[in-house]
Amino acid sequence: MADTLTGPHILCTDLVRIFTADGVEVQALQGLNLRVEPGEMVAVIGASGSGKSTLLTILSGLDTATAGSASVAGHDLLAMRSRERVQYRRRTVGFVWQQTSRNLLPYLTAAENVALAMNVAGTSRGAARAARVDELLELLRVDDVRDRRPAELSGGQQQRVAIAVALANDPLVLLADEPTGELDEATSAAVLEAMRSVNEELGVTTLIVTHDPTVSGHVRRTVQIRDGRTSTEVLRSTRVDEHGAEEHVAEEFAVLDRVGRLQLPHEFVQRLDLRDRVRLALEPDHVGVWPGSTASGADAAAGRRSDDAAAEPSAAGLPADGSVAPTGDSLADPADDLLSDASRAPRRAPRHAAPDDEESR
Ligand SMILES: Nc1ncnc2c1ncn2[C@@H]1O[C@H](COP(=O)(O)OP(=O)(O)OP(=O)(O)O)[C@@H](O)[C@H]1O
Repeated sequence: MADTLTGPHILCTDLVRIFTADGVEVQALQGLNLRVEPGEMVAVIGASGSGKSTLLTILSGLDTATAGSASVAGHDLLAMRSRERVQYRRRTVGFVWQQTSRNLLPYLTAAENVALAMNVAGTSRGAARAARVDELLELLRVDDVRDRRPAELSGGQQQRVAIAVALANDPLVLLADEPTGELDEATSAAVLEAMRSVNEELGVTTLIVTHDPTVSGHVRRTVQIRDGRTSTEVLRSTRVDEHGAEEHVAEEFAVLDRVGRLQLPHEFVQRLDLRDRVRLALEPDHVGVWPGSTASGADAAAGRRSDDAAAEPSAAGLPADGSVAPTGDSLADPADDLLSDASRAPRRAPRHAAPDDEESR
C-alpha cells in the first residue's frame, strides 16, 4: 500500500496481542487504542510488563497482533505481505533500539553505518549518498566522530549515530524503544533533545516507548500505558498569561475508548474505596461517580441534590466529554459493571491545568 500523508501516521484500534507460554495465555495488549498525527512526537510510558515492547514490535512490523487493527503511514500492519513488509521496514519507518548492537554494526564507522542503511534500501548513490551521510551526522552533531567505530563512541554518541541511521532513508515515522535506557540522566536529556530537534526540523513523526517518566518532559504528549491499554495522557503546552508572561502547562486526561470505557486513576479508586461496582450520574457537563458497593455509598449518592455545588470528598467528578484530568495510575476496567441509574449530584469538574515548572515543551 502506498504511503499516505493524510490521516494519522499511527493508528491502533482495539489492538490485542495474546502470547501463549507453557500453555498459559498472556494478554500483553488488551484492546489498546492509539492515534498519532503526522509530525507529532509522542512518548508511550508504562511500567515493566505493561506491553510497551509488544506494541513497538507490532508497529515495527516484526510481530503481528492477535486482533484489532494497526496502521502506520497508510500501511495496514495486519494485512501486510512479506514484500511490502520489507519495503515498509526499509523506507517507511526508522528504528532506534536500546542496545547499540541492534542499531549499529560494530566493524563499520559511524559514517559507514549510515551509508549502509541507504545501500540496503537502494535509496541513493554516489555523491548524493555521501552528502546525505554528512547532512545527517551534522544534524545529530556527530560529524566529528564520523570515522570512529561504535566501540570508540560514548553511549550518547552511539545513540545519535543510531538516530542518523534510522533517518537515512527519510522515513515518515521514527520508532524508538527505550532509546535512553543505557544512558545517564544528562546524556539521556541530550539524546532526547536531539530527537526533538529532528522531529521539528524534519517533521518526522516520532514515537518513543519507555519506562522512564522523565521523557515526558521532552515531548508535548505523553500516553500512559497500563495492562496493555492506554490509560491517561498528558498534554504540554505554552500559554501566555494576561501580563504577557509565558507559562508551561501540563494537562492530564483520562483516555476514553470507542465504546466509552475509561480507567479511573488508581489514586481516585483508593481514595474513595471504589470497588466491584460504582454509581454514576449524568449531569449537563460532567459525570459523577460514587462508591456503589456499600449502603453508605448508595445513601450518599441518593442524598445529593443537583444544586449542591460544594466540593464533596467522597465522589469523583468527570466531564461528560471525558476530558478530565485525573492524575496517577489507573485500574483496569472499572466501568464494566457500572450501574447507570444513580442519583444526581453535580460536581465541579477536576480539570487540571497546573503550571509546570519543569523544562516542559
Ligand atoms: N514472547 C512472549 N511470550 C510470552 N509472553 C510474553 C512474550 N512477550 C511479552 N510477553 C508478556 O507480555 C507482557 C508485556 O510484555 P512487554 O515486553 O510488552 O512489556 P514492557 O512494557 O515492554 O516491559 P519491559 O519494560 O519490562 O520491557 C508481559 O507480561 C510479558 O511477560
